[in-house]
Amino acid sequence: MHRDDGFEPLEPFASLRDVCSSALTIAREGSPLDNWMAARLEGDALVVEAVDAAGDGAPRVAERLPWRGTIGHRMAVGDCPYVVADVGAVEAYADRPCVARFGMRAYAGVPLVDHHGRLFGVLCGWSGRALALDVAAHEQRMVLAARVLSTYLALRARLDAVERRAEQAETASRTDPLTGLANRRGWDAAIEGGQRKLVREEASAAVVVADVDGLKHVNDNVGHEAGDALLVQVAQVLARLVRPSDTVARLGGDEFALLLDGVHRSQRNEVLSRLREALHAAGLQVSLGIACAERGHSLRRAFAVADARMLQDKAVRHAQGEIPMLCPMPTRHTA
Ligand SMILES: Nc1nc2c(ncn2[C@@H]2O[C@H](COP(=O)(O)OP(=O)(O)OP(=O)(O)O)[C@@H](O)[C@H]2O)c(=O)[nH]1
Repeated sequence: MHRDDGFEPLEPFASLRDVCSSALTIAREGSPLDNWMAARLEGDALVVEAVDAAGDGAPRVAERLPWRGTIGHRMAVGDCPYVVADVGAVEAYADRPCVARFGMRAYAGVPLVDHHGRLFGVLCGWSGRALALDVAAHEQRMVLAARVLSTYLALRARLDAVERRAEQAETASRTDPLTGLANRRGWDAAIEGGQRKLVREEASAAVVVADVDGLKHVNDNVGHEAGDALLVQVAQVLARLVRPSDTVARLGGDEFALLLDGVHRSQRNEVLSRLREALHAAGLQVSLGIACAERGHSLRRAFAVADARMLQDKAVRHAQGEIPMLCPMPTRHTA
């Protein structure tokens, strides 16, 4: 956005590569060294993140250099100088493969350390000629550039952790802890998403309401744990029957609901039979109701109709004496 006073809003760094490039700019300011690189450690490799180099033979961005063959390795693990006029004159550096490969003579480097004090990478500059470098000025700029990088890393790590925690809390707030299915809040979000899809596309969807029969009977006669196990079993059977784009939720107590994407009115009975058979095969007694919605219809209305049909189904089963006599009756364990 352009501003009249001439100040543009500051753009934050978009990536590690971005901040590495800026760190190089700080480090090379006023330096006669004409090749600069920032790289991060990944296992045994030093992965190049940013390069500002005069010569053709310089490392390329994303290139993986063998960490143990670099001056940076010696600098980071040994007590070796950050700034040297000629690496050929420093025993610890002279035999490093990178010296020959990149034709290094004058060198200035600094280890990069993350906010936990762990070695993270290296920022360095070099020249093909030996040079009398201003050691203090180089060290000052290199350390400043390294601090910019580690501050970015610290903030990034903290932000990542905050975002991860927020995501976990969001997922938890939409999940039923007993069954791992969506809870009422997750269901409401699914219905809203499904409604938008119905409006947007020539789509249809079905809502199924499922209510376990005789859960109170199981709780009272076999125990609450058996009741919980029954709910988990129902959840597993229902979840097994749907596609990844569908939603299965436990709305509370013994009531479940399914949002089935792309199911048309003509498929309603077939879907319901499939559910009934699977639940019956697992020895589970559940009352079911189904309703469909197409473009222009309300999914909430379909939900209400499915709920009313489930209650009808339950009333019929009660009237026929099927509940709770046919519900699964696990035997109580006496230790
Ligand atoms: N074990 C267990 N029971 C629960 C849970 N949530 C609710 N309940 C109990 O489930 C029972 C549900 O009772 P009802 O709504 O009468 O349902 P029902 O016993 O299945 O009777 P019908 O639906 O008429 O067949 C109540 O006693 C609740 O306390 C839960 O998470 N675990």
